[in-house]
Amino acid sequence: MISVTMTIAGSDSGGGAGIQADLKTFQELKTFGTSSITALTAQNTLGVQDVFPVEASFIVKQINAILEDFDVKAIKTGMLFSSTIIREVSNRLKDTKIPLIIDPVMIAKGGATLLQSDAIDAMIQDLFPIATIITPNIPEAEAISGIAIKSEDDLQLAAQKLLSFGPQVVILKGGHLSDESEAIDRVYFQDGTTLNFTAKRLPTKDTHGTGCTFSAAITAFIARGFSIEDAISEAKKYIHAAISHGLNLGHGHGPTNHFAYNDHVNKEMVSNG
Ligand SMILES: Nc1ncnc2c1ncn2[C@@H]1O[C@H](COP(=O)(O)OP(=O)(O)OP(=O)(O)O)[C@@H](O)[C@H]1O
Ligand SMILES: Cc1ncc(COP(=O)(O)O)c(N)n1
Repeated sequence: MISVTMTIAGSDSGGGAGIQADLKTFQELKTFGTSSITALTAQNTLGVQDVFPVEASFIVKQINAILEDFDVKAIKTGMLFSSTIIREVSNRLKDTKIPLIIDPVMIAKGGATLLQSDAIDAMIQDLFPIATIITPNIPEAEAISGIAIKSEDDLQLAAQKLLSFGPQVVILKGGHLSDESEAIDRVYFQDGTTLNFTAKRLPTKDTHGTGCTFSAAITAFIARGFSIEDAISEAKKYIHAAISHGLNLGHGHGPTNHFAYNDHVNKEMVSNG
């Protein structure tokens, strides 16, 4: 039977990030995607024009509607916007035993605020302790850990600080520290294990929604029963293919190509049904 996935995130009217990127990823990865929308954004590849948050109680109503009806196998969160939303969402999810992937979205590529600055504490106190995986990029890891990351040692320190907030796994994405020619994601587990997932850094401006897509792909693979390590490895292939086969849409930071994984990487999955 098909696995059900859920995203709790903001809508991107331009279709490249947020809920839209998550649902496209869930679909391409053969899961049944559901969603609780936390905010509407008027947005395109050039930036975010405005944000209209949904009332926290209505976000929880959407989550209830999904959880009361479906056997959800994995959940991800994206743009959560405020401390009130984070608290209500955490409170609703804390007693479910469903794997939870947190993409701590803070600032859009164009610079717009997607998380109010006073909401970081709520994330640390309420959401991280119940998280299976958190997926900060370097600026997000710096803001959350309070550690400026300028070296490999700083990365380790920041990762340890983030692990101390309670998630089972921390993925520090990207990182421009060692070699500009590579996009390295560093993965830290509570037992001290660390893994690096490395891919060639692709020279493109069209990376709108890459973080959303990567975390949604991890969520889909976990929903389908992959181990955490295999889910990350396969999600890295999904996002790399999506960036490499860009669609050249819009006039700013364009979206990535969700068809690319099945068209170019995973031919067996398509031909085997
Ligand atoms: N130019 C690139 N070439 C190859 N891989 C990339 C490139 N940019 C990002 N990635 C990969 O995409 C994934 C998402 O990372 P990224 O750092 O873009 O997240 P993010 O900054 O949180 O994204 P977003 O701003 O969309 O939330 C990671 O696996 C990262 O290594
Ligand atoms: C609704 C929403 N969620 C997340 C992002 C982050 O994506 P990016 O950093 O690529 O702009 C976004 N722009 N909009």
